[in-house]
Amino acid sequence: MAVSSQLIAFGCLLAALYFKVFKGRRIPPRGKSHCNIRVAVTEAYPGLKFPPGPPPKPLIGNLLDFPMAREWETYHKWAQQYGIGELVHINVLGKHMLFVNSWRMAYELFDKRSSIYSDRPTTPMMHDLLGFGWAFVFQPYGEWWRWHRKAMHDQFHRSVVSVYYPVQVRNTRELLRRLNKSPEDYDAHLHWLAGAIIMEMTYGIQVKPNHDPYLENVETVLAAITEAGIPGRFLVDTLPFLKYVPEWFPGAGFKRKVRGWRQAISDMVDLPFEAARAQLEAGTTNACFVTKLLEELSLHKSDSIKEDEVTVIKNTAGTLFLGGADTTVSAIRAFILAMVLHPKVQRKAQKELDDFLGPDRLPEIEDMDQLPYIVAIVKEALRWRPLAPLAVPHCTSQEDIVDGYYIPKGTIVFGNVVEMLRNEEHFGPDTDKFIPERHFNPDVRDPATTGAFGFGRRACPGHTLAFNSLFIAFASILKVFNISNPREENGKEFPVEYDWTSGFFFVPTPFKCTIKPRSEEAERLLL
Ligand code: HEM
Repeated sequence: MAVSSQLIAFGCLLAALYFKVFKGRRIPPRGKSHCNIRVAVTEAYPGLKFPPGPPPKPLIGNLLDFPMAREWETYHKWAQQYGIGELVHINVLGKHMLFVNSWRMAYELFDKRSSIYSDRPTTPMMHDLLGFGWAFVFQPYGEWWRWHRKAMHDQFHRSVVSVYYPVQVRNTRELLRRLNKSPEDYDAHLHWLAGAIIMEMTYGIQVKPNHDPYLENVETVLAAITEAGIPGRFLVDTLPFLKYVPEWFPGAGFKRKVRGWRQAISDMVDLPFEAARAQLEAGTTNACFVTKLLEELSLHKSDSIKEDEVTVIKNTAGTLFLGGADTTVSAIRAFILAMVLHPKVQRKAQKELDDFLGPDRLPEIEDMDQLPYIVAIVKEALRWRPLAPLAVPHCTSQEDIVDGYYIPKGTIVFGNVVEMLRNEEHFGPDTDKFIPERHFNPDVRDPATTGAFGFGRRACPGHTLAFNSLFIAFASILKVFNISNPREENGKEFPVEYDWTSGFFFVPTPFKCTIKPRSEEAERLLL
C-alpha cells in the first residue's frame, strides 16, 4: 500500500513537472512557431555539445531538476554553477531550454541574432482552445506579428507618447482621491487606474467609477491567462488530442471553462472596439489609438487588405490590456512595498518633490527632468524585483551555434532578467537591496534596457508609456501621502507582512500598509 501510494505520488510529481514545462503542437493561423520541432542533434552536428547545465537523466532529462517555486533561486544557482554563468541548458523530456544569464549574451542572441531568437513558444490551451493567437504578445515571429508591432510602435514610440500625458495624469489624480477615501483598498484602486488609462487611451472610453463592465470582463480574461498561461496546467497541453473531446465527455471539465473564457476574451476584444468604431462613425469620438488608426486606413488599398488592417488594429488594441494592465499594477504595488520598507528613501523623495513643486501643485510628467530622485526610484523599482523574472519566453526559429555550443531549432529561450539586474558589475554593490542612489552613477546600466522590459525585437513596445505611468504615479503618491507599516485599530504600528509570487510574475502578494495624507495642506491638493 505504502509502495503503491509512493508510486502514485511519484507519478503525480512526474506529471505535474511534465505539465509545467511541456509545450504542445499547433499550427498558428498566421505564421508558424518553431517551438515544437525537435531535431536529431547528433546527426545535425556530430561532436558539438549543448551549453553546460545540470546533468540530465536518461529519458526524462532534467525533469526533476525543474523548480516548482522560487524559480529564480534555482536559475541563479545554475548560473553560478555551470558555464561561467552565461548560458545554461536543460532538456526536459526532450524539450530543449536555454537560460541566458548575462547581458553580453542576451545582446548577442536577442539583438544581433534576432532573426533566430524572436519566435514564441505556443501551447494547445492558450492558442488552439482559447485562441490567443490574435494577441501579438503570443504570436509567432513573422509578417503578421510585424504588422501588429508596427501599429503599436507608430502610436507608442518615444516621440509620440506625450499625447497620452493628459489621460495618465487625470486618472492618476483620481487614484489619489480614491486612496484618500479608502486607503485600505489600494490594490483595487491600482487595478482601476491601470484599466482606466488603457481604456481611455486605446478606445477613448472613460470607465465607470465602480463595477465597470469592461474592466470586470478584463479581470476574467487576465485570470484565465494566469491559469491557462502556465504551460501544462491543463492536461490538454500534454495530450493535445484532448482538445477534440466533447464537453460532455468525463474529465472534459476544462472545455466548459474554455467556453466561458472564450466568451470573455471575445467580449474584451470586440465590445470596446465596436463602441469606439461607432463613436467614430457618429463623429462623437475622443482621439484614441483605435480611432486614429482607423482614420489613417489608406484609401487606395484593396478591401481585403483594409479588412486585414482593421483586424490588426482590433487585435493590437486588445493586446494593450494583456501587456499593460497587470504589469503596471504590479510595479506600483512593488513600489508601495519598497516605500514601507525604506522610509528614508521616501523622505528624500518627498523633499525633492517639495523643493521643486512647492506646496501648491501636484507633479506633471513634464517635470521628470527636474525630479531625478523619483526617476531613480522608478529605475530601482524596475531593477530590484523585475516583474517578469524571465521576461516572456522566446524560441529559436532555426538551429544555431553559440561560443561553440549547439542550440537546436525550437529551443525555448529565457532571458534570465533577475540574474542580469543583480549583476554587481553593472549595478554596483548590494544589488539585493533597494538603493535608488545607484542610478546616479553614470557607469550603472539602465534596467529598462537590461532586461526589465525584455529583449531584442520582442522587447516591450509599451515601455516608454509604462515608465511615464510609473513616474507620475510614484511622484503623485509621494507628494500627497506617507506610506508606512500597517497599524492595529489602536494605532500601534506592526511590521508589514509580505511574500513574493513564484512563476511567470515576480510581484509582492497583497499586503497591508498605512497610506495617510502627509498634511492638511497635502490633502488640499486633491481638491
Ligand atoms: C511596468 C510595466 C511593464 C513591464 C515591466 C513590461 C514588461 C514586458 C516584458 C518583459 C515583455 C516581454 C519582452 C520579450 O519577449 O522579450 C513585454 C512585452 C510586451 N509588452 Fe510590456 N511591460 C510593461 C508595460 C506594458 C504596457 C503599459 C504595454 C501597453 C500599453 C505593454 C505592452 C506589451 C506588448 C504588446 C508586449 C508584446 C511584444 C511582442 O511580443 O512583440 N507593456 N512587456
